Amino acid sequence: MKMEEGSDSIQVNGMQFSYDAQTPLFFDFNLKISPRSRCLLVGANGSGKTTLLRILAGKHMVGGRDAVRVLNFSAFHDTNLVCSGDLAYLGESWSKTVGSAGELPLQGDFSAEHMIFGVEGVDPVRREQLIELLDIDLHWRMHKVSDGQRRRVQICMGLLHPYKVLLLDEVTVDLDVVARMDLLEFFKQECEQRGATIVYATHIFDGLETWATDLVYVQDGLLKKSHKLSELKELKDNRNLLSVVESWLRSETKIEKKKPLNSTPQVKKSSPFDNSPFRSSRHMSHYR
Ligand SMILES: Nc1ncnc2c1ncn2[C@@H]1O[C@H](COP(=O)(O)OP(=O)(O)OP(=O)(O)O)[C@@H](O)[C@H]1O
Repeated sequence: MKMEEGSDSIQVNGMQFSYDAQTPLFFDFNLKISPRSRCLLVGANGSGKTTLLRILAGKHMVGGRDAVRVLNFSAFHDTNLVCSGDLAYLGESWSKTVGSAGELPLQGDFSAEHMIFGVEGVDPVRREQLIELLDIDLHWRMHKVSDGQRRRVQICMGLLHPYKVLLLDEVTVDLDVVARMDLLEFFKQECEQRGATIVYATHIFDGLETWATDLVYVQDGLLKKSHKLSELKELKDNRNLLSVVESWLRSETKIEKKKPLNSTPQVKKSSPFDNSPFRSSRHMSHYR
């Protein structure tokens, strides 16, 4: 099905996902992100940001073809989304040493040129633009470069195809300030000029007040807030993004601290999870 004019780039409808049979991370999760958005995805460590991005990238199967739709295709089932380059995901970094847990092994003594020019079907003008933007030396030997230099090559390769939706899982963490700011500016232009949509999970808020258009906050797999940045009351009161997000996360911690260690979660009579096979203490704790 083709995307209709004006429809959301990302639509998540009643999505459920769990890593194991007992504890759902997401239950009845809903989210809409419109075209041209630069959406920040924030939340505490372990709140579900990476998992959500991986689900949107079609890397985890969730039930039903309509549960997670990107550009009006099923993120998991319609493999053409990724193959066509319309959907790009930049997450895990490469490892210098082969086979470290959770990282993509980088095998062989390859140059940056070999890696970048190995990607097929690329517009050479875009490739040159990215090499320049990321200040990549094509002679770099990939097993000898620094973390930030390796990350630049990875980002370059991930952006070679002009995506329509880009999912970023804190990819700027290894970059120096200049590289990070230049890359953010490039992403902004991609949204404004080409109508791309970006979802960016991060803990670093420097320079993002004016960059982002939308803010999504998740806590323990629950969508706690989803706002246009321009409509966020706390920012209108002249507070910066860092202090706003910090206060949200600190209030999570306070609620957690108030819980007696041996308390049993109570569920309200009207809880939608009362009859759910996915009922769990994780979600029950939000219904006190
Ligand atoms: N492969 C896995 N198997 C089982 N549980 C997992 C797996 N990956 C993540 N989890 C759990 O899922 C929850 C969400 O993890 P996730 O990595 O999505 O959080 P996050 O918000 O990205 O955290 P961070 O800010 O630390 O990167 C955590 O409780 C985590 O322990």
